[in-house]
Amino acid sequence: MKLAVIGTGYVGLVSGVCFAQKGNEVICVDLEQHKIDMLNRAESPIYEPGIEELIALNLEAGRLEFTSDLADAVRRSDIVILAVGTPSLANGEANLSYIEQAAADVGKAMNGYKIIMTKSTVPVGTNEKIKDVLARHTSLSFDIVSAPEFLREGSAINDTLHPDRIIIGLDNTGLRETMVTLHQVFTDKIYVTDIRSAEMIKYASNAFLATKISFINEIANICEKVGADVTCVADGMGMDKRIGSSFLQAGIGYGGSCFPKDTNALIQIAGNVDYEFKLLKSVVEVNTDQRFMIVSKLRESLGQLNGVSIGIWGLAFKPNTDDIREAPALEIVETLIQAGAIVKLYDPIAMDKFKERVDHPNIMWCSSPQQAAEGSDAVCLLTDWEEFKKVDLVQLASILHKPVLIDGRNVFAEEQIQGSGLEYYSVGRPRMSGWNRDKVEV
Ligand SMILES: NC(=O)C1=CN([C@@H]2O[C@H](COP(=O)(O)OP(=O)(O)OC[C@H]3O[C@@H](n4cnc5c(N)ncnc54)[C@H](O)[C@@H]3O)[C@@H](O)[C@H]2O)C=CC1
Ligand SMILES: O=C(O)[C@H]1O[C@H](OP(=O)(O)OP(=O)(O)OC[C@H]2O[C@@H](n3ccc(=O)[nH]c3=O)[C@H](O)[C@@H]2O)[C@H](O)[C@@H](O)[C@@H]1O
Repeated sequence: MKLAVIGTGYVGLVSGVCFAQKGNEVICVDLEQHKIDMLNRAESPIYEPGIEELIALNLEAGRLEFTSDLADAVRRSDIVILAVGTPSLANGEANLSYIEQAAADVGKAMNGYKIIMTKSTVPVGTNEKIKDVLARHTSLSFDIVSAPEFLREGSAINDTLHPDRIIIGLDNTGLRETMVTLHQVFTDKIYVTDIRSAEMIKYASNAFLATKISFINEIANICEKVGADVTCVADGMGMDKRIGSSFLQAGIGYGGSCFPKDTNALIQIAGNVDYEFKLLKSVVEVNTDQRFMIVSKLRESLGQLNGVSIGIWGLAFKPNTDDIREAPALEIVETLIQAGAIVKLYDPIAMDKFKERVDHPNIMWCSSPQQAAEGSDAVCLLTDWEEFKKVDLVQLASILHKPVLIDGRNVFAEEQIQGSGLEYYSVGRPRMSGWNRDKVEV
């Protein structure tokens, strides 16, 4: 089939490339000409393992094109996929201006019947608004489909080529076969429903995963006080199939372009119909507090933070991405600077994006984990990059001014810490040096 994909962010680019990989003719469109120029050179504007190889392969095979000419792409396609951003407004609601603009542009360009498929995450009822916008700009016939996206950054290609399920929301059941045929190259687990339910499945899924994370983080906070180990608790809980072991990794909380945005949007969606989503509000509150646990542990170990120097390992909101949107590192670094600390920052790939957002004389940009640690009073690990897991901890203790390691992602095991000479703090696990179980009050 001939597809036009509007927007070359994570979702548009990865799904466009994967549809091409499965034999469709795909034209990816973006307003930003510099992104199109890069993509035409098989260079990706986003960091995603494996994406450039797939772009090159499909460009060469003639199945994939990149252009800023939306009208031409729409005219040459049967299906138009909307994959533009839906960021948060100041009140938490989703900003629909990009998707409405894209729908208007598509409507103006139409030259015959098209299927318009929304992959952007949009509040319940938005596809009906998209239908209205299209109808204002064209008298030609079209159908709308909701096809929410569930890929994760860092594993986006595998998630797209091998998804757990695909959700399709339709109001014209005559489209069912076409949609199933288009998507069954990825999986047979295709759930077809109405449009409003499909829109809600996306928000409910992200909100549920965020709830799991805040739940385990609160369990971790209690574990610290009662002398239990949250990693063992999560393992034991996860063995129950009804609970499942994923998304039970305690740490400094979730970040990224989606969980923070989508939890707040769902709270607003509920509020708009006079329903207070109390549980989700607490999930958000717990997550906001959790990142400051790093700062509390630094104060516990070092006392006041004015004038101390802190190495920061990891700025991206998770490994295998350079995305720093809503990364816990942003607020942690800002808080440390406000407290008068010197911060020595290192991330394998997110440094440039962080530099665009944060600048201060107290920041030192480092080119290795060791440089960030050398002479520092503590190191804080904020992103669980593989590179950090391989660091020699004995050597780390020897180059630090004070041998303090605060592990915000529970990356290191007890046996690695033993004998390292480090004073080690993690999340929801017993302190691995200076820990005295006799003092625990249960
Ligand atoms: N980032 C992720 O991992 C996931 C994102 N989503 C959802 O997918 C949507 C897109 O997210 P991202 O890919 O992260 O977006 P993004 O914000 O990174 O990229 C959107 C792209 O669309 C382009 N654009 C905006 N308006 C346009 C127009 N009228 N014509 C052509 N191009 C236009 C922008 O220039 C930009 O390159 C959002 O609703 C998001 O919530 C869903 C699942 C995963
Ligand atoms: O709607 C979206 O955009 C996407 O949001 C998330 O994907 P993503 O944000 O890329 O990353 P995740 O792997 O889900 O991690 C999100 C955050 O939660 C944190 N996390 C994750 C899992 C865990 O057990 N503990 C934990 O703290 C991560 O460190 C990260 O900061 C969802 O997992 C995707 O299914 C969804 O499509």
